[in-house]
Amino acid sequence: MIWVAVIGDWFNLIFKWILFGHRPYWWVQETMIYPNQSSPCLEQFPITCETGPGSPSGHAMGSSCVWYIMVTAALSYTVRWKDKSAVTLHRLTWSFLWSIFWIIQISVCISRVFIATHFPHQVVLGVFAGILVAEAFEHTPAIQTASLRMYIKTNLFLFLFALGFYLSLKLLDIDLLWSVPKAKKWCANPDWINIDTTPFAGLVRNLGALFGLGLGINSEMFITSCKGKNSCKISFRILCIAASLATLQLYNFVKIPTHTEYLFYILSFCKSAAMPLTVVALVPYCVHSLMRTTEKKLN
Ligand SMILES: O=P(O)(O)OC[C@H]1O[C@@H](O)[C@H](O)[C@@H](O)[C@@H]1O
Repeated sequence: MIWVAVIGDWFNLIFKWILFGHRPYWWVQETMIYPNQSSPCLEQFPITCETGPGSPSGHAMGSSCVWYIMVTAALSYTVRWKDKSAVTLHRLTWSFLWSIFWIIQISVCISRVFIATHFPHQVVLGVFAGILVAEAFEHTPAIQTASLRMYIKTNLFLFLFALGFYLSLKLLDIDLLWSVPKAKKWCANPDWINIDTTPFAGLVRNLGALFGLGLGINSEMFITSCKGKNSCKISFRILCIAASLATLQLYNFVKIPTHTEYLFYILSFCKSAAMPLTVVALVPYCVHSLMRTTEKKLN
């Protein structure tokens, strides 16, 4: 899921840079198609003022690729059921999960359009692009066994390609950050402009998440806990889920200073790397050690 989310978001950035899509909340103020200043008044909200280009929608793309992976993964279990009643159950599960999938996608799309941050075609494009990325990953089993080296190489490629693309176009006098001044100019409230939403902030977050995942999966802590004998126990899994959810809430309290851009990027990378590392390695290892100590005491 993290691979799909990261690569999907990276493609979203590249598509946004190629497509130069406007967002309704600034477009409506700049377009000449409404005569005599009769342009409609679009209400803005605290989450309207996204600073990147608008096409395709990153929220729609991220949501569709991640949910697609979850639904297809869940359905791959029910496909294995063989007897007759299981076939009916599989069909019911199939209809239920895909209905949920589309309800979520439609809700995301409507909300992005409602807050005036996207045109309808941008969210539709986002949903289908997300499904395509997820489908491509279904046929890439190599990510399941990727080594740390592979994670680092992928990270470097994603970073250098995006930076190279940005710098090459800058040489041609095309500024890919053209949308940031527009957002600043037309946002109804300057406090709603969030550095988190700039194209490079998203890139750094994704690189951090992938790097943290690679470190976690290739760490001793992960191997001892998640590949050990406890890993199949339902109690181990439930404890890991509960502890991970609680720990992730704590990360919400870590606020990164935004006054210095470079420091923001570095800290944002570290925070994004720490989150998967915590969930994949640290929490399972602590739960594993706790269970082992308890077992020893009981024996
Ligand atoms: O294009 P949307 O739906 O407004 O989404 C914007 C978001 O897109 C994501 O891809 C970026 O990682 C975020 O930083 C950004 O805020």
